Amino acid sequence: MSINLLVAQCDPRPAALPEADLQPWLAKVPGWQLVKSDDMPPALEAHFGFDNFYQTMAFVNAVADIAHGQDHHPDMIVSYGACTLRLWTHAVNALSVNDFICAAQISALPESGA
Ligand SMILES: C[C@H](O)[C@H](O)[C@H]1CNC2=NC(N)=NC(=O)C2=N1
Repeated sequence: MSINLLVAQCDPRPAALPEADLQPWLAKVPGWQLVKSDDMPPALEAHFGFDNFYQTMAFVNAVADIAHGQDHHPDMIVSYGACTLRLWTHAVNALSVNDFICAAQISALPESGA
């Protein structure tokens, strides 16, 4: 739990985090929420707003860079001035530390507008 999410590398063999253990991890990624629905595994979701499509796409491309480097890829919904991201760990059909690593690194992007 003393991991520095901003410099961590995703584990290629991730373990599912038990749902009962998620709260301290969620506290480390402000702006990201736990979302659950019947037809989806639990996921981390965040919404980012921008002034225009150029800024939105600059963010999307910066996210793609992180996803490529981490081999961990969010679902993205992209519109003119906004992007919603959803992360979970497909391999375990749950959240793992990898999702929190990517969430923290995405939020820290200069392109995130934060
Ligand atoms: C084989 C490859 O490493 C896996 O499919 C990676 C790719 N990207 C991924 N992205 C996400 N979000 N979760 C995963 O479990 C995942 N697994």
